[in-house]
Amino acid sequence: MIGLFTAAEIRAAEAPLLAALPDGALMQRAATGLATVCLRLLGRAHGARATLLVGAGGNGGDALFAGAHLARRGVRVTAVLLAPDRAHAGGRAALVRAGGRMVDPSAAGAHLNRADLVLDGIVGIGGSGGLRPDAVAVVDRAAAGPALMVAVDVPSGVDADTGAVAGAAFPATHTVTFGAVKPGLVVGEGRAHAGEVHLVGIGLEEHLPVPGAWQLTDADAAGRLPLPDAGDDKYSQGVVGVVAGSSTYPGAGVLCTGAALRTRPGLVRYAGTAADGVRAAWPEAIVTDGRPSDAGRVQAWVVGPGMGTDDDARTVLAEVLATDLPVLADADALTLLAREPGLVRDRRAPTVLTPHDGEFARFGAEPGPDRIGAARRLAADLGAVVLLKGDATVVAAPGGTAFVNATGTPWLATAGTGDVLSGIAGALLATGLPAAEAAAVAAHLHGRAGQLAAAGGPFVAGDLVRHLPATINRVRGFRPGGLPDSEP
Ligand SMILES: NC(=O)C1=CN([C@@H]2O[C@H](COP(=O)(O)OP(=O)(O)OC[C@H]3O[C@@H](n4cnc5c(N)ncnc54)[C@H](OP(=O)(O)O)[C@@H]3O)[C@@H](O)[C@H]2O)[C@@H](O)CC1
Ligand SMILES: Nc1ncnc2c1ncn2[C@@H]1O[C@H](COP(=O)(O)OP(=O)(O)O)[C@@H](O)[C@H]1O
Ligand SMILES: [K+]
Repeated sequence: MIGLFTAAEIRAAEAPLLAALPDGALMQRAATGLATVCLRLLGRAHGARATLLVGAGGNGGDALFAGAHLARRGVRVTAVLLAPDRAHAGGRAALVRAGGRMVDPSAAGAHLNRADLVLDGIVGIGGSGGLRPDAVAVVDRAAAGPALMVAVDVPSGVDADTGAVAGAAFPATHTVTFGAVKPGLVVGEGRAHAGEVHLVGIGLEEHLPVPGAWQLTDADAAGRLPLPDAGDDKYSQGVVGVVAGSSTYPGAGVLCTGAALRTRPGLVRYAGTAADGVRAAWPEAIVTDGRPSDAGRVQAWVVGPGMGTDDDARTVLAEVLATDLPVLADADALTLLAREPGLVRDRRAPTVLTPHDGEFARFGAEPGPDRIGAARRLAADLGAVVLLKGDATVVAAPGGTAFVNATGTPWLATAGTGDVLSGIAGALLATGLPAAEAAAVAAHLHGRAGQLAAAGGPFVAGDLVRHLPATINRVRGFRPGGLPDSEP
């Protein structure tokens, strides 16, 4: 798993190193790593032009020392000093020694127009708020030019802890971050501003605490998807119950049931008024048009997508929540629960709620720019896992542990993909995974399935279901190949 660390955690981890190492050693490590990534991105040194945007703090120091490395390799480097008197003295001297130049912001335009690479060293983890007006002017000019936009540590103007952008921020194509990945690079508006994130180690690892937030890798997801073995039968893989869709709108039931089957094809039971549609689409499912209690035994329930919000729906929801089984509540179930949150608070078994922003707001407040914080607050309030959907879906457990999803594609913004996510997560809950992990792995698989489906062009939610088996294979690292011979 990739830990996500706040600015305060990074600073605390840096402190013993700063005390133990010679002056400036940590910054040299950062600058050397930064220059190495820049050279790789540029693909050449001689003849290339780099413009550094340099603020008054350590972030500007990193940019200046990295600029000196680049200049020594033959790159034509110009530093735009936003606060000429306060820019890092050692960094300035190093750049001049290496043959780089320094200019005022008033002279930045011509350099930015011709730059192959712009390095944003305006502000890093020491910043607060959006960019200041003098910085906005040079950043706008840089963004209008043709250069690769590389942020140092954090895109200036992005809150490193939350990803919030109050006003303007540097729109990076790449961010080279030091010591550890910060949450603000992978969630909220910060995610889009950071572009591709490159982590440069500076020796902090052993000083970092256990993080409060994580990103899963394919290997992490694969490790939570056990293969069936010789001792398994259709019941032992985890039986999931689905209450979704309605006679008028069977689609949600069909998608949710299909996603559960395609994720963990042991046994899926369906109960609800979309029974005919589900039966026709998925003969493998065991279907009843009765109540959840008529469906037979399950190990987890998914309830809500497309089931309506009338009295019958409320009764069915209450029946499912009254069980001592894990329950995933989505869509219409969330609308009902926002009116009656006690139905969740009173549960002892795990509950996972999967709101998009509109559904989240029904519980009292919009998510706002700090999406991890918002998900954590609702999770703590309701005593449930909250999966807040978005381009970077966030999962928060009631105790505060959070996951930020690293996979996905904007092509997922199409009707019904949320129903698919619910089915995947329900199937994983039924295997006995802890609820927050089941939700995080589901978001990971859902995003990967979206990426795989999008490789073939625009897709709809049903295509996502069809891509799930290949997605799971890829996440596990299996590639198509020949079957072994049956002869020894
Ligand atoms: N410690 C180390 O040895 C290591 C540190 N490292 C590097 O140092 C960085 C931290 O350095 P830091 O603490 O000096 O803070 P930093 O991010 O440069 O910001 C302070 C400056 O920003 C300004 N400013 C603030 N808000 C602003 C805004 N909205 N818009 C515009 N400007 C704004 C603020 O202005 P002031 O308020 O003083 O006027 C001040 O000038 C870290 O991210 C990493 O890159 C690495 O090399 C590893 C070793
Ligand atoms: N811009 C985006 N980038 C990546 N994923 C997205 C984006 N927009 C939506 N998604 C994902 O698509 C799914 C949409 O779910 P939801 O809003 O519940 O749709 P529906 O109710 O139609 O099924 C969520 O998993 C969400 O994270
Ligand atoms: K920066």
